[in-house]
Amino acid sequence: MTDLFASVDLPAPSLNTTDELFVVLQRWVERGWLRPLDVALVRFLAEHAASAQPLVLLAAALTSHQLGHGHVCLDLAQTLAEPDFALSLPPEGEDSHTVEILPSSVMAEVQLGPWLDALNASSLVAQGEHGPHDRPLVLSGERLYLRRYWTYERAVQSSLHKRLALPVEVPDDLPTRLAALFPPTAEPRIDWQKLACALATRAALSIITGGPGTGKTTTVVRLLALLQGPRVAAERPLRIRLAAPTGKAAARLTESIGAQVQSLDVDPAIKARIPTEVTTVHRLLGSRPGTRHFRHHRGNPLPLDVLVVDEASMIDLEMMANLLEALPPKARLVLLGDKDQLASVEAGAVLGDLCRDAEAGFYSPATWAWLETVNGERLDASGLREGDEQRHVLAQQVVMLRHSRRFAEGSGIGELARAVNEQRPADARRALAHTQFADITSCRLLGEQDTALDRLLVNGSAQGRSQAAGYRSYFDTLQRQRPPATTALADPAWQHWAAAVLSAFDRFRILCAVRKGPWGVEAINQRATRALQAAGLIEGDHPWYEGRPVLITRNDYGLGLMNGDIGITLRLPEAEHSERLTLRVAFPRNDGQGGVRLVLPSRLNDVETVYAMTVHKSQGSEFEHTALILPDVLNPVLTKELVYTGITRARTWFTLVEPRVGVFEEAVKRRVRRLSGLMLEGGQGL
Ligand SMILES: Nc1ncnc2c1ncn2[C@@H]1O[C@H](COP(=O)(O)OP(=O)(O)OP(=O)(O)O)[C@@H](O)[C@H]1O
Repeated sequence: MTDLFASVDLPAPSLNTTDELFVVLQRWVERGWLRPLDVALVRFLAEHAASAQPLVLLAAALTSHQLGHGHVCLDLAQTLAEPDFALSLPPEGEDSHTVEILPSSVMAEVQLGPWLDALNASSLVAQGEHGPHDRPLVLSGERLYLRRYWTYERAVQSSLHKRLALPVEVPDDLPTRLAALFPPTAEPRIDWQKLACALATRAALSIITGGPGTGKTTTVVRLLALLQGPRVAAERPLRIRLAAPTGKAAARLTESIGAQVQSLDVDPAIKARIPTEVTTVHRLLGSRPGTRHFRHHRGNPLPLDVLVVDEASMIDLEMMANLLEALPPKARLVLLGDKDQLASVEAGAVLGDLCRDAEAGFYSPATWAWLETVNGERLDASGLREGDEQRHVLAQQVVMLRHSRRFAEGSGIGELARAVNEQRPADARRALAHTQFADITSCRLLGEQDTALDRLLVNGSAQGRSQAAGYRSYFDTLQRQRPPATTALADPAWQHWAAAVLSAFDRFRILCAVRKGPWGVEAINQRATRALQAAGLIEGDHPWYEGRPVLITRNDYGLGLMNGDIGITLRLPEAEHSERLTLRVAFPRNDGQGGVRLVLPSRLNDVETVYAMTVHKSQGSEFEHTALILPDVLNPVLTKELVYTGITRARTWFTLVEPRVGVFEEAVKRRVRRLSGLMLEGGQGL
């Protein structure tokens, strides 16, 4: 990339004319900060409104830029208050002093009032609900949207309102049914799961949020049994579907829901009517390759009565709008997820927005009394705050589960995750240093050449072999469990072996905060490859080799592989009854049965090696041992949500890899603030 900003003699940027604005925008594109798409949009707008002021076009460019960072709108006041921070600058892998024309200098003279006046006067901008409805930009208060996202946000908000107002059947004997499904425990604390289940019965929309292992799946299985009971008795069983945003998340839920339904103590006829198969949201809606449209929509709604969506934090605004549109008006929707995790890569943090009041509860006196009656327990000691039915409409249908069974007392991962989530960096550091917690550790690196990182990648620990797995572990499975070369290709032994290698690969993963720079995904992938070559686990230096793990980076509808799918390259018989072996990539079918499909490497177009992956991409997955490597300089992506999401991907062991001390603490102090108007419109919330 040409280093246009390296020159200190650049003229001071000015925005007097559209041409001058385009010079600045073009520089930002060359710098990799604005996307070419952002500038193309602005050019398009400028062509259609020749008199458009540079300030209006700049706002459009920044709004489009914000979408690339997950924000559905541009908050003008916040942008002016802190331009570089609000716009997530500098870009990944760059120091702020290397970028000379930052928005802070371009916008130094811009003031909110004139900016709003220019937007309000522009023929490109509509005023919120008042329209005109054919303008490409929409101004709502001090938030500017591209029309498409404004429309999604309105559609989601209005659909949620309607669903909340919909009367639903609540069994008369709800307290008895609840008591049977949630028997009293010896523990004196509030049974949040029972509370969540109760609330979910009384409206067509409910949201259950909670950290890992807090019982979201357990609760929803009991809820489904509760809803299905009277319907099975009346021989009108509910049509229930389960979905998750990614294949991996769907496979994980399929596994855990299957076990939960098995252990459910209810009539087998009811059990038989609780599905255990989980599909992806895309598949459920019927994605149509190459378009944004789905087979199911308002005119062809999904044939179901209850839809449960897990890992809802990964659902972006557009997908939520599509999902709600395809739901039959009377169907129940139950969203499950961890509101504290990073939001989707795409624009919108829908679950986070909908769970704004989840900690406090804000249950109205009516909800409070209803819950006490049906649950048979007082909520005085719950720590919940009382709310107002009008101001907190949605809050009446949201429950936060607060007690993790996975990370119980004494778990270092649990302690660390809590401290990070509550932004207590000193406590997080103490937990990492505490020898009492054998499941968490910090690995400090002394520069880029420190071989401790290579040992960690290969063996799972910088100190030598440890119980915590490194990448050696799946190479061991690959070599030890390989069927004899004479085994016929049709023999299930090959499938079992491939499934075992895929599962062993999930024993360890290194997660990066960024893609670029020495501590980003790209460099760490190369580093892992070299370390595994040096350890004799990878043969030769061909791009395709046995054991190479690959990530699909773009949906391939022809092959049925989705962005985010991971496969491992294995050597298998070339053809039936052939003893010649050839490389194929094994991908899990995510069918809950351990099925595997094999694809020739030459058929894969958009793939990359995936020893390391970003925390974003790791959402919906869990690994026995997770190592999180932070970069050595602060960057806008480093926030407590990112660190929390990284830590909670670990089931048994967690290692924090720190090239520079202090970055972890700074990251924990910062929060993601995804901008949106969901729940805010009209100042009344939902
Ligand atoms: N009320 C309960 N009584 C006994 N065991 C429970 C209860 N609730 C949850 N568990 C156990 O705790 C573990 C985690 O529960 P569950 O899988 O429902 O949590 P989750 O929030 O869905 O987790 P994840 O974040 O992994 O999706 C499971 O082994 C489950 O059997």
